[in-house]
Amino acid sequence: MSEKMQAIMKTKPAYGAELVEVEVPKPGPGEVLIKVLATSICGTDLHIYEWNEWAQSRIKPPQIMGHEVAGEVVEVGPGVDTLQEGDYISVETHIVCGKCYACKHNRYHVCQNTKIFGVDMNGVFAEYAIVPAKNAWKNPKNMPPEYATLQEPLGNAVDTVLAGPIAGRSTLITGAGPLGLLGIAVAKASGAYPVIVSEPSEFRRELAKKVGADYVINPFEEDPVKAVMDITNGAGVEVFLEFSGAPKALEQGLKATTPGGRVSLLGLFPREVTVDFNNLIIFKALEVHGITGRHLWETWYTVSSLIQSGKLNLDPVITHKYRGFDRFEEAFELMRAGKTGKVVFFPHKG
Ligand SMILES: NC(=O)C1=CN([C@@H]2O[C@H](COP(=O)(O)OP(=O)(O)OC[C@H]3O[C@@H](n4cnc5c(N)ncnc54)[C@H](O)[C@@H]3O)[C@@H](O)[C@H]2O)C=CC1
Ligand SMILES: CC(=O)[C@H](N)C(=O)O
Ligand SMILES: [Zn+2]
Ligand SMILES: [Zn+2]
Repeated sequence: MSEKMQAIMKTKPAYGAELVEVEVPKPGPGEVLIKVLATSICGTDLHIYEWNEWAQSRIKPPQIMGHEVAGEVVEVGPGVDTLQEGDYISVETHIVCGKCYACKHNRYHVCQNTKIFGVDMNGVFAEYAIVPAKNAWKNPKNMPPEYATLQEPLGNAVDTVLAGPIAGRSTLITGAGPLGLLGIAVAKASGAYPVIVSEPSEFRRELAKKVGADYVINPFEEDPVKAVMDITNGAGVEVFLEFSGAPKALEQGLKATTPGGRVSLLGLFPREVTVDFNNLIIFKALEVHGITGRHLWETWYTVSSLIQSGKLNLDPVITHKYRGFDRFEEAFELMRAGKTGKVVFFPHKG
């Protein structure tokens, strides 16, 4: 007998999504079925919801949205010997080939054939979801689902913040959206000081302070470079972490970084950006990192340990919690308006 479940589905190639009732799927070979305990909205889900150019080129409706998740394995498909019923898991969203040049060099985070869970296939904004077993990450039973679902984006933040030494280092974070806020939490837990955050939204500057930022700056009202120089007695910051994707923030951050400092770039720019390489990077001997995805699986161990240490201040980052999906449109619109940190759904109402 088949069972039904609720799911947020991208039903049409247009703005928005629909709450639909569909059959609970059966896991195929190499797959497990999970009961979704918590699932959170990523900026990528927002792009799919808005149906921007990238989404139009990549998503094939009808498709269940969502990829950040914590869930319990309720059925195991044929050939799966790494998981069993009752396991409590999250999911690495990058499904890598294991065969390409990058994979053969253990650089799975830049696999040339990466498929993305919840982007290139059905995802987890549903009461139950199919997960490829090889991408499951087992959680300790006592980790709250609302934290466990954040591990995937936390992995982006961890790889950005911990791409070089951070303890005791002055740090500038540009952009306090959901990822920048997670970055602040990781930087503070890792001993960065002072953590200076540049963010135009007052709501998000307040969140940044709650997460632990030592100084917050509105870059639309004061010059972040001057503010950083004042705070650091003219030295500039040792570490610049870019989480906004704003070209102006990149320029300001490079100017505010001390010569010989470290720059880690996660934010994605809307277009090509022009940078004065000679004066802002080469003659300053900056160490510059591009950050993408998560190192498999080192980053997951770090994220899990940081959460279990109790040192990550995640509660202020989670601004909205919804039981069930009934109000999903409100959640997406609030996020679009920049009036949220992380938004978490608990699909089962009981
Ligand atoms: N490299 C990767 O693997 C990944 C990159 N990303 C990118 O990371 C970035 C952050 O993601 P979210 O927090 O979800 O995005 P978001 O768009 O919610 O946050 C960006 C924040 O930057 C702020 N901002 C805008 N102009 C600014 C300026 N001039 N100076 C300082 N802050 C400014 C905005 O007010 C906003 O709060 C995005 O660009 C996203 O596309 C996201 C996931 C993975
Ligand atoms: C595409 C995504 O949103 C994903 N979180 C990622 O890390 O690539
Ligand atoms: Zn994502
Ligand atoms: Zn590969």
